[in-house]
Amino acid sequence: MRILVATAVPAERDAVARAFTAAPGPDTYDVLAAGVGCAAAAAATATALTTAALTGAAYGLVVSAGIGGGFLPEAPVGSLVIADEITVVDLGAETPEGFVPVTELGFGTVSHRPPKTLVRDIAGVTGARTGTVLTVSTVTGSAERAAELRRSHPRALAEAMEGFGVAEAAAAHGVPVLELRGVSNPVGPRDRAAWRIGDALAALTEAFGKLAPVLESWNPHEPNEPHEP
Ligand SMILES: O=C(O)c1cccc(C(=O)CC[C@H]2O[C@@H](n3cnc4c(=O)[nH]cnc43)[C@H](O)[C@@H]2O)c1
Repeated sequence: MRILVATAVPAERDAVARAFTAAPGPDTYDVLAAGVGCAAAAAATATALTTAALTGAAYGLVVSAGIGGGFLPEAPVGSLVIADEITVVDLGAETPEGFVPVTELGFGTVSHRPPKTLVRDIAGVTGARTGTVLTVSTVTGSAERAAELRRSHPRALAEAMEGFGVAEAAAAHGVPVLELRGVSNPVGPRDRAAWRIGDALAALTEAFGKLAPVLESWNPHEPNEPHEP
């Protein structure tokens, strides 16, 4: 199977690629530094998927991967999170009654669900925590915003800036999607100097190094079971 991994920046791309030089498997990976943010991620992922399809070498799986913020205490710095739901947080309208997602306005989608059995099996081999990964346009920088996000998304374990864009591109091509994040910082008051990017990238490399047997035994045609609410 051909697998497309979309990261934001070259350091994340290289961390993922290191796993395949250490432990090559039967699958073929293309790892892309697609840019920071949902729009860049969607554009680059869609371009790669279209190019591959047109050249008769379509991808069977897309993975959004990189570092991310973790909600404490469930996702501490250095831990790994796999999304069973990829949710964009601010696609909607502000109303007198509060934020209303586009889906309640009759448009589009705000969440994508990765294949349930694949998520379960990857969590099993990597030790990743499983939950919602939020896609934000603005990195959370206060305890108040972190608490607000947890109130509106109680299953959220992490936030990052690209997952939903990658998932939208994958969905447009009918290709399943995953999101894997190495946690570099807690979601909360901004302290950029304290981000542990090296630890998060190392968690990512280690995780990708363990994926081969799980992906080999995964049946991509298996219907996706509904997740628990
Ligand atoms: O400076 C570096 O060496 C470096 C290496 C790898 C990645 C970076 C980034 O700054 C990537 C930005 C990327 O990180 C995600 N991210 C990380 N923490 C958060 C967060 O708390 N909230 C939202 N996003 C986060 C995000 O996906 C960005 O694309 C630097």
